[in-house]
Amino acid sequence: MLPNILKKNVAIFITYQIRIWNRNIEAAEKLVTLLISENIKAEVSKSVQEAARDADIINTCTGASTPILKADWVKAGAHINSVGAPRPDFHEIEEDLVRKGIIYTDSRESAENEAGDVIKAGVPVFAEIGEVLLGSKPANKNSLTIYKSLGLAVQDAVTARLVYNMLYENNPL
Ligand SMILES: NC(=O)C1=CN([C@@H]2O[C@H](COP(=O)(O)OP(=O)(O)OC[C@H]3O[C@@H](n4cnc5c(N)ncnc54)[C@H](OP(=O)(O)O)[C@@H]3O)[C@@H](O)[C@H]2O)C=CC1
Ligand SMILES: O=C(O)C1=NCCCC1
Repeated sequence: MLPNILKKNVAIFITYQIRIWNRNIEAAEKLVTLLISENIKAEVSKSVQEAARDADIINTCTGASTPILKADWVKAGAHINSVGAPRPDFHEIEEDLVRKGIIYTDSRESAENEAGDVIKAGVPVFAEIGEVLLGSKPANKNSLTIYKSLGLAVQDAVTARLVYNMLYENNPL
C-alpha cells in the first residue's frame, strides 16, 4: 500500500526527497529500488528518527503495537499520514505526538472507536476530511496535523466496481 501513497505524495510536489525506513532494512531497500525504477527519488534511512528529520510529510503504515514515531523527531508544521495501526490495541505514533497535533480522519466514529493512537492519547478528532473538502473546517496548513486513516466501506465498494468494470465491461456477468 505504501508505494501507492508515496506516488500520490510526489504527484503534488515539484521537488521532494523520499526517505524510507522499515524495521527490516532489506524491505526498505526493495521499496527504494521499486520507486527508483519508476523515476521517483528515494533513499533508505537507517532509523525512524533519520527518516523523519526535518520532513514536511511523514507517512506511517505499519502493524506496530508500540509507537515507532516519537514527538521529538517531528518538526513543527509537519503533516503526518497515519495509515497503519487500525486497531484499538495497535499504536504507531507516540501519545505526546498525537496530543501535539490537530487530528483529521476519514470517519470520526471509526477513529474514536478503532484507532489505538487516537483512543490512547484521549484527544478529540478535529475534523473529517469531508468537512475540510466542503470548507466547513480549516486545513490548518501551518500547524502540526495528523490524518488518521481507517478506510471507508465506500472505498472498497468503489474499488470492487472499478475492478469489475475492468474485467467485465465488454462481457458482463
Ligand atoms: N487506513 C486504511 O485504510 C488501511 C490501513 N491498513 C493498515 O495499514 C497497515 C499496513 O498495511 P499493509 O501495507 O497492507 O501491510 P503489510 O503487511 O504489507 O505491511 C506492514 C508493515 O508494517 C511493518 N510492521 C509490522 N509490525 C511492526 C512493528 N512492530 N514495528 C515496525 N514495523 C512494523 C512491517 O514491517 P516488516 O516488513 O518488517 O514486516 C511492514 O512494513 C496495517 O496495519 C493495515 O491493517 C491497510 C489497508 C487500508
Ligand atoms: O485492509 C486492511 O488491512 C484494513 N483496512 C481498513 C482498516 C483496517 C485494516
